[in-house]
Amino acid sequence: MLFNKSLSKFVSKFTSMIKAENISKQFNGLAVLKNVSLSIDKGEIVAIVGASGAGKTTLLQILGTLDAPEKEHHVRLIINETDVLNLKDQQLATFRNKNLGFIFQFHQLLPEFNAIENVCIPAFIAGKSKTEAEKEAKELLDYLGLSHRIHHFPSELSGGEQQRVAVARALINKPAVIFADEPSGNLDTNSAENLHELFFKLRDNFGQTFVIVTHNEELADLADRKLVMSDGKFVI
Ligand SMILES: Nc1ncnc2c1ncn2[C@@H]1O[C@H](COP(=O)(O)OP(=O)(O)OP(=O)(O)O)[C@@H](O)[C@H]1O
Repeated sequence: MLFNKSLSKFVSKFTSMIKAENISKQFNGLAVLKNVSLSIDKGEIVAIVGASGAGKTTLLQILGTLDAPEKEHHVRLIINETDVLNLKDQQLATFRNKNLGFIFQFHQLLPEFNAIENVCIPAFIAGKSKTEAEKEAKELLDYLGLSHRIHHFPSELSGGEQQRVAVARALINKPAVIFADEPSGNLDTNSAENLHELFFKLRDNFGQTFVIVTHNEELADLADRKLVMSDGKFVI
């Protein structure tokens, strides 16, 4: 079984997966995020759009616990019922590995490892055995239409194939939330459309929540909700 069926059981349109309150961030004294709050439901696909420099990536990094917000009085970030701002570094790393998946524009596959090995890495970090990790990685790569490519190295794969390997790597620990930053920014139109379809298929089949920063208008329009950022705040 690729994904635990019980995951879908927890998916409810009206249950919060991410609740962020009063998120601010400064770089060199300049306010990049200005008291941002948002709530995202389980199984929701949210697109964050806006002009370059609006603060989208900074917000995604904070929601994904890869960066910390300013320590202001009312700041709060609850993900999958966990108050992540109160976790210690090691607890946070474990939480991230178990609950969150990341897909970036430049998929950052490790060039010296083949497709299946790249996908297995987060599973090894989570403590899975080699046999278990490889079985799950193979299932995922099959699901993503890459069964004929599992032993290929990144340099032997097309951009779209590399991005699908990165998606498999993001999914292997069955994360509740996938954070994607310009996931299709580097892909041709056809591969981008396939990747977008895949996001919806995963959500429909496994109930994952997606938070996607994108300049791709088609993807933003397909999302359940489109949030527009400007100058460190949401405008819609
Ligand atoms: N680590 C950093 N140090 C200093 N300034 C930063 C840092 N990260 C981001 N910034 C600045 O914060 C602002 C917001 O950047 P961010 O990458 O969040 O914007 P964005 O909306 O994602 O832009 P783009 O669409 O171009 O990716 C920009 O002015 C950027 O230069």
